Amino acid sequence: MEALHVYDTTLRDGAQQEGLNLSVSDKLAIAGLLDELRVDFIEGGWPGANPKDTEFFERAKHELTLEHATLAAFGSTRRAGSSAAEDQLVQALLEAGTSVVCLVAKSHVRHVEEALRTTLEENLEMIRDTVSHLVAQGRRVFLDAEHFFDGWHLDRDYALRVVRTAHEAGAEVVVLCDTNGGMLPHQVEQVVTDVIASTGARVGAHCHNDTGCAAANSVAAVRAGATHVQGTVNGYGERTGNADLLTVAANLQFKLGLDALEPDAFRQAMPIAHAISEVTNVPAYSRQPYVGASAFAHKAGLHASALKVDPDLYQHMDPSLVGNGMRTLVSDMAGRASIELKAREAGLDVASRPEVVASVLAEVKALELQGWTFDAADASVELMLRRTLEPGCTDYFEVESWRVITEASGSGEAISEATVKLHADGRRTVATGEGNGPVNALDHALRQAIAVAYPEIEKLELIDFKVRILDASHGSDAVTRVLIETSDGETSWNTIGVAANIIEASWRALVDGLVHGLIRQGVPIR
Ligand SMILES: CC(=O)SCCNC(=O)CCNC(=O)[C@H](O)C(C)(C)COP(=O)(O)OP(=O)(O)OC[C@H]1O[C@@H](n2cnc3c(N)ncnc32)[C@H](O)[C@@H]1OP(=O)(O)O
Ligand SMILES: CC(=O)C(=O)O
Repeated sequence: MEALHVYDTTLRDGAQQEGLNLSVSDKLAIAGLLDELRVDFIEGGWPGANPKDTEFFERAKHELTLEHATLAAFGSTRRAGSSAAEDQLVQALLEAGTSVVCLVAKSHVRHVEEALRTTLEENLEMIRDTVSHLVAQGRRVFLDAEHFFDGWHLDRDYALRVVRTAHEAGAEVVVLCDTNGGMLPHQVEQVVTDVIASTGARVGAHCHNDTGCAAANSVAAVRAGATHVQGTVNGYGERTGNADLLTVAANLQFKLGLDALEPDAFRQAMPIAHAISEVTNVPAYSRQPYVGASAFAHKAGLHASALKVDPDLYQHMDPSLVGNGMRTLVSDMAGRASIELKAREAGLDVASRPEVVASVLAEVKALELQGWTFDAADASVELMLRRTLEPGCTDYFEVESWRVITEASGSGEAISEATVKLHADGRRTVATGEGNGPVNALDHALRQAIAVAYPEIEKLELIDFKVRILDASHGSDAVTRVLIETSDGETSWNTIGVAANIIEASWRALVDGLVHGLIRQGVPIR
């Protein structure tokens, strides 16, 4: 059997996602990350279709050094009624200078007659001419047979003639595309099996996720004999996206025992998927299989009690194999085991302190009833554990008072000013801070006041602030929940505050965020 091809189309089909826009530099950065994943092929875009993709291939010649992957250029068969040698877009594919070209071609009779507005024979001639022209110029050619599964159901003979034509003209792989994404796994399996038996061509699969089955369809194709799978990192793509390449590769590797990616590369899967979402500016999806932040996070107390004995009992695999990790979430669904696991994650020993576990558990459950949500605020749980284990161990400073006022000018522009008075390291400090809102002003004032005794605070930064009104039916009397994310430039953590007053809720979350940052840095209480 041929070695499986893992073919990434993040830079071409992934970039067809609504709201996703990549600069040439972004594309080069993502190509480097894909190479670290050790995918076999990286489809860079469609040279000649737009200046950006043309420039990408030009810059790639000088700026992109791939250790493992092969760069591929994507384009279509020549226009009807011309010749491949004269077609400007086919010429642009050659000028891109890649060793691999992936051509898209029609394989569905209605698409040939109504979209391409040409004859079935001319479409086959376009495929034959374009593939053989590129092969004659020394290119390895893959052919994406668009709408193949729908086309096979409408006119099987014609769909198979497309595969044979491409194969005989020299295409190395004919990729069967579920372009409209409407297939289910058993249909993909049936069609792939038939194509391989009827044509002898090497077959690949390119699946879209419109039925939510793109990854399952890709796996079904491989089980039926496909030896080339296409997809995008994080499942980016037109409409509901493409097959998520890491889900597909991990399923093939860990569930079917096939060689998809190298084990060391798999161990980078989660950080690389997240690094790519930083470049695309599309937030990472926490429930993404294998690489999502929640993929191995456990909330229920019963799960935690079994996980404490053996993580295998509630996990389908070892998360470290894909660069992920197990996490315990503490909430009102927690039991003693959840608190014990959380303590273990924080490096705290509660084994001989059942009263601490019971007290934290009771406090979490009581506060959750009032609207606190600790599964989104790990750092607040850790502080609660520390305070219960060793009262006073988080008392870096003692707050005397704080206040904040917001003043609007005649033009309506509002500015806030906060004053914080606190005691630390034997000194009383009064600090003021301004901000474009009350929380921003409080953050500035608090930080200044703490910095007198703890200059280490300068490193910390508030990076996200989320507010939720908990019982909207109470109107302005409602309880407010504030979640704050604080960062030290390398990692980040979440803290929570709940109060009737939005500023008070924010203050609690802010203070805990900064105290947790000092603890993480190992700063002693002065
Ligand atoms: C299923 C997929 O996702 S395939 C990838 C699709 N990606 C894209 O379309 C993004 C890049 N596309 C583009 O920049 C432009 O559409 C271009 C440059 C390719 C073409 O632009 P234009 O020349 O203005 O044509 P337009 O986009 O309006 O129509 C596409 C033309 O290609 C023809 N065409 C479509 N598929 C094929 C094919 N497989 N082989 C040859 N011609 C094709 C269409 O019949 C149409 O021809 P027409 O101009 O004679 O009507
Ligand atoms: C080629 C391609 O992107 C598709 O058919 O979906």
